Amino acid sequence: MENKPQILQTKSKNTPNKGGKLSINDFEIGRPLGKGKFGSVYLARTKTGHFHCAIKVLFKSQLISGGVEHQLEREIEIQSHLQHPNIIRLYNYFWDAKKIYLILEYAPGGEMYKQLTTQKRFTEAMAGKYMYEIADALSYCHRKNVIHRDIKPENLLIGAQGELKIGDFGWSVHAPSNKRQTMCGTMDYLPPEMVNGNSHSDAVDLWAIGVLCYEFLVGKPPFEHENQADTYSAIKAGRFTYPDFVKKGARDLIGKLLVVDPRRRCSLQEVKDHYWVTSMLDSCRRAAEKQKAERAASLRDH
Ligand SMILES: Nc1ncnc2c1ncn2[C@@H]1O[C@H](COP(=O)(O)OP(=O)(O)OP(=O)(O)O)[C@@H](O)[C@H]1O
Repeated sequence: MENKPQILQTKSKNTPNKGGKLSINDFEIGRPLGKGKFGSVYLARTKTGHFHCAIKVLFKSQLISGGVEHQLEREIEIQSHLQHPNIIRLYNYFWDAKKIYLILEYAPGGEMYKQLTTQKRFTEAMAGKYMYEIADALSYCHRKNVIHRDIKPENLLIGAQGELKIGDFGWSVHAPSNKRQTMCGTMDYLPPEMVNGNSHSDAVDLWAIGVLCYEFLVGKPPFEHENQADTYSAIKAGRFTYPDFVKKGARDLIGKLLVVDPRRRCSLQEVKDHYWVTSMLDSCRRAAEKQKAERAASLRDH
């Protein structure tokens, strides 16, 4: 891990408690960043090197009473082995008698969900760029046989350059057999095969990013209904409509992801190569270059 202080290095055998080297005393704790079900997250920096990170503090008693110790163990095991620009790094972890501390990459842009709520919906250019980033991150995960299974705006953060970061691996699994039958995830993002209780594969993440793309552009998910039964039947039939303002290119991509038969969904590589995604990515890049040039010009003029 270039540029990062020794203290944040993730060893392949990550057992900091045994070495007794890392503790909360190695960090200066800053403002709270947010609160989850099982603890809180704080901005922090290392005392040596002043490296910024986020510390998630989880209470063992709450994890045990919530019955999620194994889920956390799996989340740590999976996330500590993932290194991708669109996935929050888990640098290290340690614990004391009462608490578990996760040392995470800090995402200065905060929660994707909040951004979406504030802006109501994203521009086509932003949505297309985010689609490229999430497809790239998920194809990295799938190559490592990790299925995320819970992609939704609440589990995404925004990095320093405005890039999407997957921030939560609570429901992810290693998929050596490529088929699992657990029912998990949020209802609006559940694929038909999980609603039907069938086995599922990494194609569940393809369905989820189809739902995500729709929500980015429209401001609400495609299968949202007053009651659960209507949502389920719409998901099973793959039945949804678009508001008029959703353009052809985006409809084409969403239509290739929200396909009831998981084997017929387009691949993550096809998402990255899709004509709408590449043209939106281009327009984001051009806008960023223009902004950079304007900033440079205004500095020159002063
Ligand atoms: N790496 C990070 N960088 C910046 N902010 C973060 C980071 N991780 C978490 N946060 C903030 O802290 C909040 C709480 O995070 P946490 O992961 O504990 O809970 P959650 O996933 O939002 O909720 P739950 O516990 O219900 O799953 C997040 O909503 C986010 O605002």
